[in-house]
Amino acid sequence: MPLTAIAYETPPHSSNGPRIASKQPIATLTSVTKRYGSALAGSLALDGLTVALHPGEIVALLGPNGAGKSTAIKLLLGLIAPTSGTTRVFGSDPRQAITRTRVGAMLQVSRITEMLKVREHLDLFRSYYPNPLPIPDILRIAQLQGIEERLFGQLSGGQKQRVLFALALCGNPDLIFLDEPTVGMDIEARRGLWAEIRVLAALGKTVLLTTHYLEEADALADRIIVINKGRVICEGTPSEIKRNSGGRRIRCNTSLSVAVLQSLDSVTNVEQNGEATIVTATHAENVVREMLRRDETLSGLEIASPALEDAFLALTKN
Ligand SMILES: Nc1ncnc2c1ncn2[C@@H]1O[C@H](COP(=O)(O)OP(=O)(O)OP(=O)(O)O)[C@@H](O)[C@H]1O
Repeated sequence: MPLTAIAYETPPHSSNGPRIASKQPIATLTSVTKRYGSALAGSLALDGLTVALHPGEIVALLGPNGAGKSTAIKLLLGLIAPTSGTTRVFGSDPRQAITRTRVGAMLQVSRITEMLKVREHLDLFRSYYPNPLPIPDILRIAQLQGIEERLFGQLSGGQKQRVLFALALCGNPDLIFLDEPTVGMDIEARRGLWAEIRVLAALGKTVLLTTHYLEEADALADRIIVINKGRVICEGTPSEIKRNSGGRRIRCNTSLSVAVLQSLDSVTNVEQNGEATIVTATHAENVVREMLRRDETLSGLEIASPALEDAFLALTKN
């Protein structure tokens, strides 16, 4: 169900509660299982998923198609109930209206009427919330200045995405879910929205985003949670994820033989590329130290982390 439908059908009624101390998670899924359909024939979308979101952090939920990302967001939005396990948002069950005043969402399928002006959509959404964000703030954060009097239907794809982003901000939420927020945007527009998302985090908001653009997770997220088949595969900062999933690449010119390099602790691969030797290792520093000790002529040393894309493929290949 699109966010717009949530907002139109069940406008929230209660006022914002006190902010929760910063070390406490503000949203959690604990050992959550979600099965669609019957126990025998249905599909298991989440299989004991545990996730916690803390104030002010940007978390990227990554996973291949069908991993369970949208299901996790729908559970946190209270749109569906878990089959087992617990979901909590601001200390309450997210299916209770009380949490909705503090939550905003931009979902993949959002249908809003093309016949209203941008400003009219913003006014409508703001009217659902007790403490909405002032219009100038919304226009500034979502970079909508100058197009607020245009009909939604007359906007470009990227501008429509920014309006949907703006609608997710209308209630001045503390927790924002962005499901594939930059899909269909060109790289310049995408970078613009990244900057806007960073502004939200700087204001102390928590952002959970899903994305298929790994560059986006790398550029934006404080923490990445990789899920596959409804389970957490790996969790950490972008650089931790890259480091832990196959190691770093050491490139150099060395007289050491491939056989010697392969025998070193933590080396997972050795390749010869013209004059250069490329060694992949999970503990690159130890390997470099050992190589320098054994080869005084070693030169042209470079150490690189794998791209997040390589790490992601390695993590989710099974
Ligand atoms: N309403 C539904 N009824 C039945 N099965 C569903 C339903 N929604 C999702 N599923 C199944 O649950 C699993 C997880 O789906 P989900 O949409 O959460 O994955 P996702 O990681 O968001 O995928 P994508 O990246 O393709 O959007 C998939 O196998 C999917 O087919």
